[in-house]
Amino acid sequence: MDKINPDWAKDIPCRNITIYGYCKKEKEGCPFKHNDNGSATIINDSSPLLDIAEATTPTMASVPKFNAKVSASFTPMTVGSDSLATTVTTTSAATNTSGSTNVAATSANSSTVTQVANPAVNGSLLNDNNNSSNINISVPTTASSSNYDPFNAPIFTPSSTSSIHANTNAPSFPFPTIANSGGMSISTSDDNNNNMSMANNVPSSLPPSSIEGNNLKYPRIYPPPHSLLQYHLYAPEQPSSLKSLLKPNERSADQLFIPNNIREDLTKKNLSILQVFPSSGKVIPSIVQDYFNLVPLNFNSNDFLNKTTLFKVFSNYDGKPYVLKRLPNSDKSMNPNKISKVYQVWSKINCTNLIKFRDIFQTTKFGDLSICLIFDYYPNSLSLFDYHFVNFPKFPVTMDYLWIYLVQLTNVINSIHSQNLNIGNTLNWNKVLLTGDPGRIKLSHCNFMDQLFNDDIDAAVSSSGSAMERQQQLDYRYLGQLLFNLSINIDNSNSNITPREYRLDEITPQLIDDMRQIDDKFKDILKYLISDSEDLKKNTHDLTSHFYDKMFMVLESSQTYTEYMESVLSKELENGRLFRLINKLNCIFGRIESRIDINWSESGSKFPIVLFYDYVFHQVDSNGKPIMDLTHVLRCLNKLDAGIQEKLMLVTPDELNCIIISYKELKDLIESTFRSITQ
Ligand SMILES: Nc1ncnc2c1ncn2[C@@H]1O[C@H](COP(=O)(O)OP(=O)(O)OP(=O)(O)O)[C@@H](O)[C@H]1O
Repeated sequence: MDKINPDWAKDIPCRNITIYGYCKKEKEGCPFKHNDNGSATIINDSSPLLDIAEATTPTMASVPKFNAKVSASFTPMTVGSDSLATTVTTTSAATNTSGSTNVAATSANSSTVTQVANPAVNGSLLNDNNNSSNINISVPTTASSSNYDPFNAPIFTPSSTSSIHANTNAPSFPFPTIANSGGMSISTSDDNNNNMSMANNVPSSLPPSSIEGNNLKYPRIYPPPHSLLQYHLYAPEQPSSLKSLLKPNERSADQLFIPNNIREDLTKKNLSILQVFPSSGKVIPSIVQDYFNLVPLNFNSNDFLNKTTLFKVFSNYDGKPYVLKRLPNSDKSMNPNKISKVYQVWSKINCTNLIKFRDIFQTTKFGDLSICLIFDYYPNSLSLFDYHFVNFPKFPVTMDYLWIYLVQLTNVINSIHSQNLNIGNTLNWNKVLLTGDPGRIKLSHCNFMDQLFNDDIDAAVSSSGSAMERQQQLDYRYLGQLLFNLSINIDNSNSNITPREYRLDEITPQLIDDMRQIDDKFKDILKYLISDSEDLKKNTHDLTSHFYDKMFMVLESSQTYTEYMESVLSKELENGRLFRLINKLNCIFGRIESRIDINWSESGSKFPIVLFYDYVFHQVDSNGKPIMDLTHVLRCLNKLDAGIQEKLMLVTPDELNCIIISYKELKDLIESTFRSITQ
């Protein structure tokens, strides 16, 4: 110590502080600088940081030594707690000549800042560490907490969804207190205390929760918005003015792939399928029978657990998503035979316009004895009511929609009646779901309840004669009511007026005649459906005779749509294959070990791969300007994958050597190289 010149040392941060956070010799006269007061220090070349050994030998200061412990490249940064952002720049003579290392960080406490400050980097070490290029490490200067919080990190928060985060006082997710939940309890220490909401399923204005006072914070969206796919990041379609500039042989990227709207729609559906609810398992069980990952679909009710609830679930049996409909508080004395009878009868019906019923069981997982019904899941499907009158953008009801719905619902009635069953009052605009284009609908639910809670289930499901017939006749009237309600509210689907739902007994032939927005033929059908005359026995044969010509229209539109989708599908057909091929190429190309492998040199056997890679991806024009030609890439890769005999000439960049090789030979070469590295 006595060798140290105090004048020289007083400006140099003490190494003990850097390494241990304190200096035990500070009070005993350690001459180095101790009082940084937490502020970051900007140190330049003139104040090299030395290790103890060097510090004791001032003459060695001119020979700075690289020390991994204090090097910016090796030292993990601790982001300062509340101080303002300060920049620490590290530059050394060596880095000035062969590159530079810049670390921009938020202010850290003195111990962390000083240890990253100014590592003296020896030129030879720099090369040894492959640090000859520029390295910039920047930590967002706005971060003020040592724990990175992805939910609040502005860099990841898309502006379109930031409002979800913005209101920290927004009411949290309204689950009720569960007094009678049979052992279930809501813990205030739920693992997620970030404001989140279910992306697709929760209406924007939720009623205030009765348990808000308990500071319960349920996730309001999952996955969190910053991890949602940002659809706007995809290239929009080119404007037609630019498209017209294309030469006849040229295509824009959007012409080669699936149209944006279909891709976006399918991606959103996938997102809904994969959505999970980060439940602690206390309110919503994590596993129910063979089903797991329960995500509530309709939880805009305060009395969530005492009402019929719908969940999206995954089956442990086949891994597919399903909908679990829970009927709470079922009768403990309910005969299991009754449940299995309902299943046997209803699961037999296969109709494209009826959501398939898959399973039924009883469970106590919700704290009561619930009956659970399992149906196929159709992501992002909306009820007709929501589709035409609630959701934005609203799709106005048109005559085409009315005809297409009539045809499809007649199909459901036909399938169900042919099994000697009836639908019941679930044939309404809330239970008919629109699952896709063009106007594809499915009835989500039939009157299972009546049969489950009916004492004489056998009689109910197999009643022949008048009882079932009456019920079936009523189904036609429910169909008439549904179509009447849609027709009479045609104008409301263009405005903000809440549509009025008419009861069966309110619908009169006069009201039907008064509607100006629908054609006469449709009015006749409505009158036929609504009529409750004892003499008129309705059946599907009779009904369809009123609109058989419209069935051709539906068939036409459905076939046209199928053909269009097939053509879209064929555009994407090669993607998987090409992706695998590009993966293979990238796995073998550019590996570090190949740089010293003689086989990859100009005279080596693998050299054609290097040239082919450049030929496919790194084309340049006669002036050396890079050319991006996607069709060239696709054509070459397709030929390579097919392994055709066509030959191509691969030229070295200096144009002194060329190789003539066929795609077949290239394919074999790539295959064997890939196999050799995967073995
Ligand atoms: N099989 C399904 N696939 C996808 N989504 C569905 C399915 N069934 C229902 N949904 C969605 O859930 C919403 C609510 O459905 P539904 O009206 O049947 O439930 P509910 O409100 O519990 O009914 P209720 O209490 O009247 O029996 C529907 O509008 C639809 O968006």
